[in-house]
Amino acid sequence: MTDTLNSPAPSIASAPVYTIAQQRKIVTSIPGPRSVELQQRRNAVVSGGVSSVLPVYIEKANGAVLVDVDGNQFIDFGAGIGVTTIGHTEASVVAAATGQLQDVIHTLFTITPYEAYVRVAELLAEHTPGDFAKKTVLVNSGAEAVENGVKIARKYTGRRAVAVLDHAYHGRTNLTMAMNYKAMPYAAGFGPLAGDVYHAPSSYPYHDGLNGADAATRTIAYLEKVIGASDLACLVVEPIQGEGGFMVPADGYLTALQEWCTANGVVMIADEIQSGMARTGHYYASEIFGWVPDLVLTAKGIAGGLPLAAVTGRAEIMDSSQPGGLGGTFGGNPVACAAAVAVFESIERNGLLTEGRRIGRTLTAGLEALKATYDVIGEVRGHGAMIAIELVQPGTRGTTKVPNAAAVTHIANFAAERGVLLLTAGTYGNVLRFLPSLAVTDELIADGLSVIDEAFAAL
Ligand SMILES: Cc1ncc(COP(=O)(O)O)c(CNCCCC(=O)O)c1O
Repeated sequence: MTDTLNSPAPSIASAPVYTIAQQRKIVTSIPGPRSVELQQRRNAVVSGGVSSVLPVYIEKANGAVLVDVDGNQFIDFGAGIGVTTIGHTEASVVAAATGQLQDVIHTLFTITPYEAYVRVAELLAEHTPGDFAKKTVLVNSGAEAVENGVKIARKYTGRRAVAVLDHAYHGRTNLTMAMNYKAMPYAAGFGPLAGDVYHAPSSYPYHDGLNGADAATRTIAYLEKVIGASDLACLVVEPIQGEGGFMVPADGYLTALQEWCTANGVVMIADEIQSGMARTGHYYASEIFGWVPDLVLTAKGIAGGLPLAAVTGRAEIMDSSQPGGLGGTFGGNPVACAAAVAVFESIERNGLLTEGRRIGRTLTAGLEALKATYDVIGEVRGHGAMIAIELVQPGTRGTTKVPNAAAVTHIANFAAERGVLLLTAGTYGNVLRFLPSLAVTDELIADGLSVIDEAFAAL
C-alpha cells in the first residue's frame, strides 16, 4: 500500500542529545560472564514461565542503544516491544518523572485526583483519530485497556459477544487470552478461557491476495452468519497486527468494517497498543487507513517506558459506565502521567512523526535490497518504525510461501551475538520485526542491516 500520507516534512526542531554513544560494541562473548552469573541467580528464584529472548542483563540504555552488565552495547531494534518509542531514558521524560517523584507519587485518582491524569486525557482526546467529543480512562497495561474497552462496549450496547481477527494478539488476562489467535504459549493450560469471543477472518494480503473490499466482505459474512450483529458488542482490531506479524490490511478493509459496525450498532475498537503513539510515523496507525474508530486503546510507548494505558473514544460510549464502574489502584499513576505528558511534548518538539517516516523509508529501502538478494525474504511490510520481513522456504515466495521459522531463529541469534537485538513475530514464528526507537540514526540502522546481511549470507 502506498502511504500517501508519507510526505517528507521539515527536519526536526532539535536533534536528540544522547548520553551513551549510539554505536554497537561487543567486548565479551554473548552472553558475557556477569550475565551468565545473573542468569544462574535468576534460575533459582524466577518462575520458569517468565522467559527472555536474550539472557543478557541490561545495566544502562539511551536512545537506541542498550548496555549490558559486561560492557557490550546493542543496537536495540525492539524498544522493549515498541515501548521506548521516543528513545531510552529520553531526557525530558526522565526530568518529568523525577520531578513528579519528588512531589507526589500516588494518591489514587478515584480518591483524590490530580492534574496530570486530566492533561493526559486532554492530549489523548486531541491526538486520537476523530473530531468528536472524546473521553478517557487510564489503566496500567495494554491487556487492562483491552479488558476495559470490552467492558465499556458491552455496557454501552447491552450485548455480550466480542469479535477479533485471525492472527490477533491482545494480552495475557483471561479475556485477552481468549481473544488471542495463538494458544501457545499465551493460554495453554491456563483455561477455561472467557466465552463469547469469536475469531473472524482478517486481511492478510501477502497470503490471501484479497483487496480490501473482498476481505471485508469475508469478515462481515462471518460476523453476520456465525455471531449475528444483534449480540455483538464490539469488534477489536489492530490496524497493523503486532505479535501476529505486522500484517498491513488491504486498502479500504478497516473503513469497510467500521461502516458495517456503525450500521449495526457494534462498537469498533482500534487496539493501537503496539501501532500507536507515533510508532508508524503517525500518532495512530488508524490514520494511515482513514479509519476513525469508536474507541482507541493506547499503551506501550505512551509513557516512555513507565506503565500506562488508556481507553479513549466517543464520549457517549465512554460515559455509559455507571460512576465507580471504572478504575483501579494504579491506573493513571501521577509519575506515569507526568512522563506521558513529556512524551507527547517530545513528539511535537522533536518532529518525531517525521522521524518515524524517515525510519520507515530507510528500513524499507534496506530490507528491500536484502530481499533482492535473498529469496527467503517473502515480503517487506509495515509503516514508519514498525517494519517487518516475512521469511519463507527457498523458492516458495511467489507460490506457496511456506513459513521459514528456522531462518528467523538463525538471523535473530546471529544478530544478537554481534550486538543487534531483533524481535521475532508471526503466528508461524517466521517474521522478523523492526521496532526501533524514533531516536535511532540512519547510521545505526545501516550498521544493524549490515549485520543482518551477514546473517542471511550465512544461512
Ligand atoms: C496489540 C497489542 N495489544 C495488547 C497487548 C498487551 O499489552 P500488555 O501491556 O503486554 O498487557 C500487546 C502487547 N504485545 C507484547 C506482549 C509481550 C508479552 O506479553 O510477552 C499488543 O501488542
